[in-house]
Amino acid sequence: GSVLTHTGACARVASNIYSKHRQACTMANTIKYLGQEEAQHIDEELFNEYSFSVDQLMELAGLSCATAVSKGYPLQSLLRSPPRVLVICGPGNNGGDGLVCARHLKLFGYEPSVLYPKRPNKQLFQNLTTQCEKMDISFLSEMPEADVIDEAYNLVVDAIFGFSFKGAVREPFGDILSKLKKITVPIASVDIPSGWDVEKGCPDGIQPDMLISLTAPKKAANHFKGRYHFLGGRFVPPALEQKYQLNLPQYPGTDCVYQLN
Ligand SMILES: [K+]
Repeated sequence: GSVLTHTGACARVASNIYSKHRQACTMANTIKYLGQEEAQHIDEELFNEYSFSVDQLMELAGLSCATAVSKGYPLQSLLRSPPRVLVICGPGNNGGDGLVCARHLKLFGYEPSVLYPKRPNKQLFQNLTTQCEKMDISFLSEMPEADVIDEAYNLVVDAIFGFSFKGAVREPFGDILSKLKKITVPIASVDIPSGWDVEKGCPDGIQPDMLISLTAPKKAANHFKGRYHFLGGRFVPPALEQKYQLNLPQYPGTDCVYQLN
């Protein structure tokens, strides 16, 4: 009995020291903000070296986004009833995160509608779309005008472009982003505010109220001026975190998001 108790105490002391050490490290070395290429390398490594599938990480990323939204904009705080949310999905994996986010928002009691104008011809995205449809999430046929969005929705989830965005915005996303610049309801951006340069940001671009950085923030996050910055995508193996010296903060308990500010 006493041996076991002693072992338990040692383990507690050790874990205490470890967590103090971690806190100190996190404070001393601040969280790393990634460049575009580095973000893409980590992404490739997660799939090729660590054998994750896109579906797996997308599910965790999208769940993080829905969780962050529910923390920043709790159901009971919303000004418009029913609790409608517009989720705008782009043509790549950022859009896939948006579809997963919409599904979880529905499970959390929100009423998401999805705008998904450019759908890739891949099984993964078709599956995510079917999952949403089967949960009575409506798909809009066109982008509503800014005043309609302000009247009908509580917020917009921007899942248009992530860390692979490059160059001048191509249609129909130019029109969509120019409408998003006019709305007054908050925008929650998944990984990168869409239309922003992944490293340099975009002073005259959309100005989201929330940013959910996935895996680790990208350099553009230095220019984020909104109220809520969350870190999500709690799936980074420690060896990968160390290799890229990400200095990720310790997520609280079992939470899938960490509030950076
Ligand atoms: K985005």
